[in-house]
Amino acid sequence: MKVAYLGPKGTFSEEAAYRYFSSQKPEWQMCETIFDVLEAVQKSNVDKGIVPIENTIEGTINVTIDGLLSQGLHIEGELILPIAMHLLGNEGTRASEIEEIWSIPPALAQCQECIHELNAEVKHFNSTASAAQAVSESGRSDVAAIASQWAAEVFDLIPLKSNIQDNLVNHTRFIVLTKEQQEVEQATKSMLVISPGEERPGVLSVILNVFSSLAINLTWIESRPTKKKLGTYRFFVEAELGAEEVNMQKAITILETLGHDVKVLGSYYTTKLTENRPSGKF
Ligand SMILES: O=C(O)C(=O)C[C@]1(C(=O)O)C=C[C@@H](O)C=C1
Repeated sequence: MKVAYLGPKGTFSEEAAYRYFSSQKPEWQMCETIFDVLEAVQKSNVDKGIVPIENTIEGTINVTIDGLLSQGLHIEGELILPIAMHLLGNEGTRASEIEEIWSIPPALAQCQECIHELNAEVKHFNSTASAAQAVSESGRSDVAAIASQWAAEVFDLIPLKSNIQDNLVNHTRFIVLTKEQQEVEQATKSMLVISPGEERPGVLSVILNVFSSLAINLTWIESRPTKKKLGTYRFFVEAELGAEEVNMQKAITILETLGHDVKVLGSYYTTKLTENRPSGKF
């Protein structure tokens, strides 16, 4: 089995991938961007991919949910990973002299207070680890990266400040993607994307009522523009019930009868990790 994740070595995605697939010993493929991971699955260059979808502080990773649809992918699993961010610099760097902080946008967004305090500019990279690599290769002492403890070790950087995320209790939810829909036994969750049949007042409340009337608990809801006409949206809904369960099947039938388009993106269960293993001993 071949699995793609966001590289280079030292990303949080790498920790998520190693720990989710730890017992299966897959062949790994590192990709440069999150979208490249989705595309590798879509093109069947790999069997599975693992990508971040939501963070406690920053919320939804839009490139993931938009790409899920545009690439026609399915979800077969979920992993929740605790995230600790560190400010990493070359030896001799002093935090007070940092002019620029480099990282992937969701990581920068998780550390707004620290960035503000240091009054630094930000520069966007494709991952926390690619930013750490660039800082290391630059040899500069006026730049720093926001990345993991593992990235500090990989790229020989010094932690200048630790645990700099705005909220100490910080998690990122990763999803495991496949090209074809997989049957997951004992699934406890499912994700649907609902495209309303027509634009009319209260359409979202009608959709949500279908779930509440069947006592289905929703764990996540996100609206994304259809990208076709301003003000038109589709809704991603994650429910605490497998897609094959009777009540979920009833909800889907009712929604379709009401004229909405419903697509099941996956049915899966959650693996929640409680601690980081910062030294790459995943
Ligand atoms: O850049 C990384 O290390 C990633 O794995 C990506 C990513 C993300 O985009 O959310 C994953 C987890 C953290 O929330 C920060 C960065």
